[in-house]
Amino acid sequence: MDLPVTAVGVDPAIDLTPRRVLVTGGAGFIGSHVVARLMLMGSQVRVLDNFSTGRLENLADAVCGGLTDADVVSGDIRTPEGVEVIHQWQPDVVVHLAAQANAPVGRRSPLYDADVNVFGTANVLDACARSGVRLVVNAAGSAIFGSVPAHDLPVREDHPIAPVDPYGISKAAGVHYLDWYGRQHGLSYTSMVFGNVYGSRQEGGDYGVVSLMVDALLGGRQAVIYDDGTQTRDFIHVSDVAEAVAVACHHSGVGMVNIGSGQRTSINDVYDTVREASGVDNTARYEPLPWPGEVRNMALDTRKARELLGWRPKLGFTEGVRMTVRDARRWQAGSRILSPVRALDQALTH
Ligand SMILES: Nc1nc2c(ncn2[C@@H]2O[C@H](COP(=O)(O)OP(=O)(O)O[C@H]3O[C@H](CO)[C@@H](O)[C@H](O)[C@@H]3O)[C@@H](O)[C@H]2O)c(=O)[nH]1
Repeated sequence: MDLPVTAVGVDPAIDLTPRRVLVTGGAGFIGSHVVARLMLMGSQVRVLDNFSTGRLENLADAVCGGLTDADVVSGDIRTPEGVEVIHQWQPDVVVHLAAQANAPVGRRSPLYDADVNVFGTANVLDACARSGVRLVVNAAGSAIFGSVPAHDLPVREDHPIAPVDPYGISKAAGVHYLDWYGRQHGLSYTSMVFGNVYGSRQEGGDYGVVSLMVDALLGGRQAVIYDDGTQTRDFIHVSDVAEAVAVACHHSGVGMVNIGSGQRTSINDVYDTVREASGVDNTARYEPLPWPGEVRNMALDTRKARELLGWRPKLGFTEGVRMTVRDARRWQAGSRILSPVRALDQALTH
């Protein structure tokens, strides 16, 4: 099924100055970087998170940048009360990042995955359409494309959407809902198709291969490589992703847009890069893939992001992995637990 790749529901009078932005999933891995970046750009930001995987500590940078306890709303996107903040606060822009973001969990619990990513997303979009939100910036992932033939890589936004697992299916549903709300209710949107995002604060447990490998090597454990490690992904550092989202918030909706490096990096190369960056020389253990039918190769064509948003990635993979290792070492040393976050924590829990 093809979706439009041109600008959708563009309001010519849209105000591109800093504005009120609600970030769902704002205390999560990507969300917390987005919140900090938006605040730096002068936006008024509120976070909506149910803290299932989000953490208050992730908001340390944002708290230092002026985020207060009144700006953090604890709520679940699957409930009417959870999205009430959209009606009450009336944001101009909603960045929707709250999600079940773990592909292996999607395989184990497809109903839970659908509840959060399909129903939760529809609930957020419906509230946006009813309360006059001007722009929605949504997070999809390259999983929506499924297995793309080699001759179509790097894949363009107008490639057929054909996910092969529940996480890809639920993320694709979000894209389709946005398209419908755009056409039916004039909701302007940018639906970002992220590559494999990596960087500090990623805590997947069983996904996010860069973080898994960094954690293994820094923790003195042997890293695991599934299959033969020649499968490839498009890795993109979270700081580049945060910038892309922030830029999109100050731009009219462009529809679907790929946000990646455009490069195919093999899992074996990921491991070598992490090994070099960490200085830990350990051999990885190869194991059979625990799930069948995984996507073999992926890379995203990012020309549209360059042309319409003026965005391009700034960090190369080697540099990004070095930063991730450095941040993980700092995290281990506990230097990110800042006192303003403790104050925020107390304000929320008392
Ligand atoms: N999870 C995992 N993957 C490993 C490991 N060793 C190698 N891999 C391989 O590394 C690749 C990347 O795996 P992940 O980083 O877990 O991500 P993904 O499955 O490609 O990513 C999809 O799901 C993510 C969320 O779970 C999405 O963020 C991403 O966009 C994409 O849709 C896969 O080929 C996987 O088999 C390991 O120990 N654990």
